[in-house]
Amino acid sequence: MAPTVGGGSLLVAWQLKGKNILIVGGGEVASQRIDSLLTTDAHLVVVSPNVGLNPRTKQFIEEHPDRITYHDRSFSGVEELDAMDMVLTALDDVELSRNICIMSRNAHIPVNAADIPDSCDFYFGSQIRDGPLQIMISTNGNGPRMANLVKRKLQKALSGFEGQTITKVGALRTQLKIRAPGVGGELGKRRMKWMTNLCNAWKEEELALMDDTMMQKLLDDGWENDCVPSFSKVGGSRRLNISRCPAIAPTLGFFAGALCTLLVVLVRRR
Ligand SMILES: C[C@@]1(CC(=O)O)c2cc3[nH]c(cc4nc(cc5[nH]c(cc(n2)[C@H]1CCC(=O)O)[C@@](C)(CC(=O)O)[C@@H]5CCC(=O)O)C(CC(=O)O)=C4CCC(=O)O)c(CCC(=O)O)c3CC(=O)O
Ligand SMILES: NC(=O)C1=CN([C@@H]2O[C@H](COP(=O)(O)OP(=O)(O)OC[C@H]3O[C@@H](n4cnc5c(N)ncnc54)[C@H](O)[C@@H]3O)[C@@H](O)[C@H]2O)C=CC1
Repeated sequence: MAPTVGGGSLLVAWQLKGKNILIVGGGEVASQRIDSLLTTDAHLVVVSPNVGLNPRTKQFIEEHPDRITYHDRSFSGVEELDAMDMVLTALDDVELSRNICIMSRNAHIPVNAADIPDSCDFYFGSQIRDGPLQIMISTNGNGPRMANLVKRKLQKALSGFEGQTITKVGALRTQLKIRAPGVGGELGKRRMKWMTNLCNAWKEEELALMDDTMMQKLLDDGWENDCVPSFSKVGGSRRLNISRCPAIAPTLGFFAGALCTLLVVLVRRR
C-alpha cells in the first residue's frame, strides 16, 4: 500500500511510572486495562460499584492493594479527576462516558473511552510482550479484532529469544555507558557505532547467551580496540541454556511436534 500522510496516530511507549490513572468501570474491558497498566508501575484508582466487578478486576484489586486504590461506588463527579494524569472509562453508560471525556478534556487530562473512539485522545492496541520487548498492533480504530489476528501472525514469526537478547544488550549498553560516560559528541557517535556493529554482527542467540564475563571481555578487547570480537573469541559457547518467552515458545513447540509427527508418518509410509 502507498504510504499515507496524515490520518494516523503517534506510536509511543508512554512512561507512566508513579503517575495516577483513574479507571471508571470495573467490567471486562476495565480488567484488560488494569492488566495492561500494572506493567507500567502507575498507581491505579478504580471507581465502580462492587456488584458490577468482573472476576479478574476483583482479583487484581485483591492481589495488588498497594498498586490499586478501589472505591466501591458510582462515579461521583469532576472532583474524582483531581491529581489524575490519565482517565479511562470502561462503562456500560455511554452518556456518563461522554461526560467524563468532556471533564477530562477541560482539565487537560488525556482520556480514553472504551465505547466512544471519537472522544479518545489515544487508543489501546493488541500487544506482544517479552521482557523489555513491547510490540503494539493498532488498526487506528478500524478493526480491533483484526489487530488481535495480526498479533497472532507476528507471534509465530518471533523466535521467543528476543526478550532475553534485548535484556542482555541493555545490560551491556549500561556497562558501556559507565565505562565511556557522557552524552553526545564524538564519544557518543563511537558508542552508537560500536553497539550497532555488535548487534549486526552477532546472532540473536549469541547476544542472548552473553554473561558478565563475556561482557567484560567484549568491552576490554572489543570496545577498547574499536573492534567487534566474535562470540567464541570472548568465550561464548552455544551449550549454555537460553530461555524462550513462554507466550511464544508453545507455538514453536507445536511446530516442532508437528514436524516430528510428519517425519514419523513419512518414514512409516516407506
Ligand atoms: C478504538 C478502540 C478504543 C480503545 O479501546 O482504546 C476500541 C473500540 C472498540 N472496540 C470494540 C469492540 C471490540 N474490541 C475488541 C478487542 C480489542 N479492542 C482493542 C482496542 C480498541 N477498541 C481501540 C482501537 C484499536 C484498534 O483499532 O487497533 C484491543 C486491540 C486492545 C484493548 O482493548 O486492550 C482489543 C484486542 C486485544 C487483543 O485481544 O489482543 C474486540 C475483539 C475481542 O474482544 O476479541 C471487539 C469486538 C470485535 C470488533 O469490533 O472488532 C468496540 C465495540 C464495537 C461495537 O459496538 O460494534 C469499540 C467501540 C467502537 O468501535 O465504537
Ligand atoms: N474498547 C474495547 O476494546 C471494547 C469496548 N467495548 C465497550 O466498552 C464498554 C464496557 O464494556 P464491558 O467492560 O464489557 O462492560 P461491563 O458491563 O462488563 O462493565 C461495565 C462496568 O461499568 C460499571 N459502571 C456502570 N455505571 C457506573 C458508574 N456510574 N460509575 C462507575 N462504574 C459504573 C459497572 O459496574 C461495570 O463494572 C461497553 O460500552 C462496550 O461497548 C466492548 C468491547 C471491547
